[in-house]
Amino acid sequence: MYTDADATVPPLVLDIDGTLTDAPGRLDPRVPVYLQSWDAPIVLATGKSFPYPVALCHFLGIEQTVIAENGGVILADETVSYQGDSERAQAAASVFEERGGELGWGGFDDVNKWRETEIAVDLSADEELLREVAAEFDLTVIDTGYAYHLKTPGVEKGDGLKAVCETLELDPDSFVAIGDSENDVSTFAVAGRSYAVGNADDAAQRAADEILENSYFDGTASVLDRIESSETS
Ligand SMILES: O=C(O)COP(=O)(O)O
Ligand SMILES: [Mg+2]
Repeated sequence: MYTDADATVPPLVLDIDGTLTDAPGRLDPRVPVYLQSWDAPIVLATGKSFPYPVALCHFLGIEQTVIAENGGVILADETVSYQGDSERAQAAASVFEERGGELGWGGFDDVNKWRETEIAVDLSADEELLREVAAEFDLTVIDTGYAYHLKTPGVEKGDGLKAVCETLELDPDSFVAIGDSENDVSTFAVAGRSYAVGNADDAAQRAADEILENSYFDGTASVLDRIESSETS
């Protein structure tokens, strides 16, 4: 198993949308090059449902260590765990729709089809109505810049990172975190060092140790380049 003593570069906890992608959410073509050669554990921590980051790890050929659904689903060392009240989120989503709200994903809702602990709603939705219904169900709404997530309060990526670290016997403080939005604030609080890419929202910018000049993967790559050059210099 990887131990800190072997470290040449730090472990990474990386958000996906807005951090490894461009604005519309397309994976940056440099991601395989950077991640496949990174010589330390990588945790993908995303608001996407579980199959997306698992598939991304699979196709990158890296270890499947994943925090999905904003901390709702965690995979580390081949063990999956779940947090959050999915039935309550489902019930709230139904009420939201009954009152005229729309999830907004079209005929084939691949955003929620495999979602197990929360519900995601398109940013075109009626935010006021969504927040009103969420409050009635004691749920919270977070805005990642890619979707609204109707979720159980207190289920966050940062706790997912703590759980992953316990399973893998890693020190959260050894991690470098990179992200772009409100749902990365908890990760930034747990990791030893945190970076908000240039496109990050206000919450992520406030929470990060450093705001990067460059946006999207240009920002992420700038941190990885900097770490690698300081390790080799
Ligand atoms: O699914 C979203 O809404 C955002 O995903 P992310 O956490 O990877 O940025
Ligand atoms: Mg993001």
